[in-house]
Amino acid sequence: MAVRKNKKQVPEPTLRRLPNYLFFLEKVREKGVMNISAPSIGKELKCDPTQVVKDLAFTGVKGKPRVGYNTYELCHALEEFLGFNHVNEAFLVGAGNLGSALMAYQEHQTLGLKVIAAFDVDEKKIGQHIGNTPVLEYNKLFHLSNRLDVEIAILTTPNDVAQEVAEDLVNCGVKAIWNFTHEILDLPDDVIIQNTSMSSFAAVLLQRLNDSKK
Ligand SMILES: NC(=O)c1ccc[n+]([C@@H]2O[C@H](COP(=O)([O-])OP(=O)(O)OC[C@H]3O[C@@H](n4cnc5c(N)ncnc54)[C@H](O)[C@@H]3O)[C@@H](O)[C@H]2O)c1
Repeated sequence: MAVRKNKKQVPEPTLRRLPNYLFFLEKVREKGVMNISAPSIGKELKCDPTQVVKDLAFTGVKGKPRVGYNTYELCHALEEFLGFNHVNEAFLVGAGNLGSALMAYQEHQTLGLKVIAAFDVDEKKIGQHIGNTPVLEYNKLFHLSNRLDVEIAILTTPNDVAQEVAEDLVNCGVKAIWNFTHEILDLPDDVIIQNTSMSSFAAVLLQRLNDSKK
């Protein structure tokens, strides 16, 4: 997985950990806990407390000596920092098995990402709704992107058309692509590409399991 470019220059491992802090702190906050220390957070998330302090410093919130972090303040700061409290509209291209599952996963909305339209070339899928989201004819992408200022796209087409579709998306004003295909996209440097592959995680899982048996 790689974020090619990040304006805030926050290290990618930190960016990947920040949602975990938020999910944990939300649970803590729900239990009515007002303050929590970096070592307590680290213990729960199996992370070094020094790393916790470094990571959370990116939100601008600092813990107080012997008191720790205010959970309400920190949750709010994390949501704000991650952009989870704003809705960022996204297109999805390729409403097949994976695309449909992602669309049906409405929790994306709480992650600041909302798929407002999906595009496909399969006539059987065009006109359907997945959740509340319509699946539109692929060519409508070009008309719709003129009217809507959508900068994010989720790419779940077959691999062999991914590059072509990604180029179309960029021509339609998309600036960030969450690429679930296995295609290594070749796009202008200013386009942000987030590659996500279950196979990579599966490879690590299987290798670690095998290692543990040696
Ligand atoms: N990242 C991961 O971990 C992961 C996991 C599973 C699948 N994948 C990849 O995700 C992609 C989709 O997999 P799937 O199982 O959902 O496939 P699928 O065949 O079920 O879905 C693909 C969809 O894309 C549509 N499509 C085909 N050509 C198109 C085009 N030119 N423009 C728009 N839509 C087009 C098809 O009609 C179909 O609805 C594949 O590239 C696959 O390799 C990735």
